[in-house]
Amino acid sequence: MNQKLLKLENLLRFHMIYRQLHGLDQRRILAQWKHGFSSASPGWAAQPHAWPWQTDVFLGTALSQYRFLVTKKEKRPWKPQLSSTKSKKEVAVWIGMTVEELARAMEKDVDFVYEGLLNTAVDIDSLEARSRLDEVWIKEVIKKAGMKLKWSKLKQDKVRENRDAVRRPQADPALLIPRSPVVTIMGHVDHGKTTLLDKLRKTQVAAMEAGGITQHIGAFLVSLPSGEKVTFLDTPGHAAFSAMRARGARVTDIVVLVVAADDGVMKQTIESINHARDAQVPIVLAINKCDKAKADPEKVKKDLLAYDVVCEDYGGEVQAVHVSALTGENLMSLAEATITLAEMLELKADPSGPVEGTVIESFTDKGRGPVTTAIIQRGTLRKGSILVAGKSWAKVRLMFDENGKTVHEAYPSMPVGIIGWRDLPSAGDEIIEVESEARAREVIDWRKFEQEQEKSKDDLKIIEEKRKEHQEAYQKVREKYGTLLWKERAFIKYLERKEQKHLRPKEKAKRDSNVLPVIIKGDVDGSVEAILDIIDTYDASHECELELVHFGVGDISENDINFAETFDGIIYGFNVNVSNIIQQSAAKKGVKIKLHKIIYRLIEDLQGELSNRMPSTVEEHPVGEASVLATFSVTEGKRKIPVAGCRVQKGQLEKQKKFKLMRNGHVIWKGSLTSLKHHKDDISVIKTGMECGLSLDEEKIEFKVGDEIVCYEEKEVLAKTSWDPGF
Ligand SMILES: Nc1nc2c(ncn2[C@@H]2O[C@H](COP(=O)(O)OP(=O)(O)OP(=O)(O)O)[C@@H](O)[C@H]2O)c(=O)[nH]1
Repeated sequence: MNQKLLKLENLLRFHMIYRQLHGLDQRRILAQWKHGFSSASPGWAAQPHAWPWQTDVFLGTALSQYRFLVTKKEKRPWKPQLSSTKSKKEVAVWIGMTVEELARAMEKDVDFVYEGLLNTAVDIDSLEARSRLDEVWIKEVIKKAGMKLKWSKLKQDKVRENRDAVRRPQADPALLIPRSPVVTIMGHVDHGKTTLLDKLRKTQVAAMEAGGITQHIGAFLVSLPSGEKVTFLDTPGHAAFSAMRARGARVTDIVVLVVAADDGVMKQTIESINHARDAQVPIVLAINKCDKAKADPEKVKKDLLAYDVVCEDYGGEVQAVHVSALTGENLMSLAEATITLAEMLELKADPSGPVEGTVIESFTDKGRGPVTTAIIQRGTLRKGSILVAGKSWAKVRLMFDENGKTVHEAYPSMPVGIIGWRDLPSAGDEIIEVESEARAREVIDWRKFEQEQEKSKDDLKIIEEKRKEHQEAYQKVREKYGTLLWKERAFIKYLERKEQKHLRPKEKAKRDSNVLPVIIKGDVDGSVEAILDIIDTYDASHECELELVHFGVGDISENDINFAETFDGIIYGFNVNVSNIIQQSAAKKGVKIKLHKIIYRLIEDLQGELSNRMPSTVEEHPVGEASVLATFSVTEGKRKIPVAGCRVQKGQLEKQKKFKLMRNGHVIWKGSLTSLKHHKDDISVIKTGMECGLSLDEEKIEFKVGDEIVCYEEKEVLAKTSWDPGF
């Protein structure tokens, strides 16, 4: 028996070497050893197909013999745990658990989990202890282990409580007071939207006589002689509408549809109608350019019937006002028409309680930091209010109107500039007032956490897809070696690996095709966004594809390293740190981490990496030129070798270098010389003005007087990306 064991031990050692050659590490073989042979053997260890290579039959047989010996010795017949449903161990699991979490939950070590995933679509070699497992693989491991799965309550406990801030439920009707309408001007290009807005704004400035400097804050108020007010949104109609609608925000109460009376209904007129209809916002029709001789307002109204925009003249509800944005004619009637419609709509809001609103525009002002324009929709905004919007919060330091005048209170429907934001929210973000700075931080924390969660779900999907791809490639390789004996297979793979190792990075990149996968990590949202914005300008995919596989805020993590390893990518960190452990892990996995503190340096570095992944080109540098003065041939044995008698016109001819033969400007041969002689002497170099005889390595070429012989050398020119990020 001892002898038998010795033999088996040798076999196992053999097996380990073989596995190492196949990239499977020893610890997994040890795990197979451990689980396969211990009394607590999981069910799958007994299945012959649990071995990754079917050709290991003799080894499998030997091991099963050994297993037999062990069980016999221990007098405990091996029984798959699957058979006893009653005694099945219950394992609490949750979605997205990692390999080590699953192992811990099963009270096993990580190798046990790896083993359970052998012979599945999972690429075990790219699976780390911290890699997340898909639901299907968690189930697979548990099933194979003969254990029972229980979706964990733990998971629910672990789920963070939703701490978001949301709009309040509908207000008590008793609290509602009328508010002015918020109007967006839309219409076809050149039909006069900007002119109309300008004129309306100017009317206002003139009316106020305040002489304040008009500021573009994305919206402005127009006061009518009756004292009523209309808020006009001043951002480009379509863009504002799309941004708002994408975020589900509804700011606009009325759309003023501008149609030029001379041009009539056009493509974007129809698009505007559709936008308004989708958002269920009623229309007031401004038939513009009525001052023009060719103006035909009636035709406009008639044409609009086809799009279900029925004006009052035609028995419908749409008010049509004939205006001229250029002369200002009838603009007040247009404003009044919006008021009439607003009255019909019974626009009301509750001016009490915490503020709710929407960001219309946001920008960073050099002196004042992040600034937003908002339309207040509920409550009254005051200095000192704490607001959240998107992933930013503000303690309102200052509010101002479109004339740059400080305002102390902003009511529903009022456009107002707000200063005091920590970061820049986006257009369309909902503004919610919260009770304290602590609460604002909590909301922002929650929103960032939620976004991270969403992102890791997406990441998980991508990793799984990549794993599948790898697995398929792995299967193909298996097929390729399928007919070989394992020893031959091991040797070939060993040679391939060796070759791979010796490839210089540039050559390797060539082989991996021109793709540069990158992972971007930054200290704050803003910096990541800025880098991504620059990356968005990338337009040289034809040279090298730039693949953004992952990005996020925070220090470089193991997850980033895993991504970089899976995709063979580079990690770029902006103002972030890398712990020693992560650095070691990156070094072990051959992952490049590049840290920067200046964005343009980071981009320069990225340009360099892109260039590195592009194949280099070869340039010819002439060394000398000679012209053919005479042709003859020499006989060597039975062969007749053509020889050219030349004079060197420029530089020198060097026999060891490359040559080409030019005739009438065309290259007719490229190669090297078989002989270069001066008189009867063999020479290696011949200089300008001297005569020589030469023959080529291609004997079929016949020289002609007047041909040119060019001696040149090839120089490798490193490629440079054509991507110009614009700075
Ligand atoms: N005669 C006349 N010309 C006008 C009137 N309104 C605008 N225009 C002219 O029409 C041209 C286009 O006007 P804009 O206000 O730029 O038109 P828009 O719809 O804002 O155009 P985009 O911004 O390109 O979509 C300009 O040359 C204006 O001076 C008007 O009432 N009468």
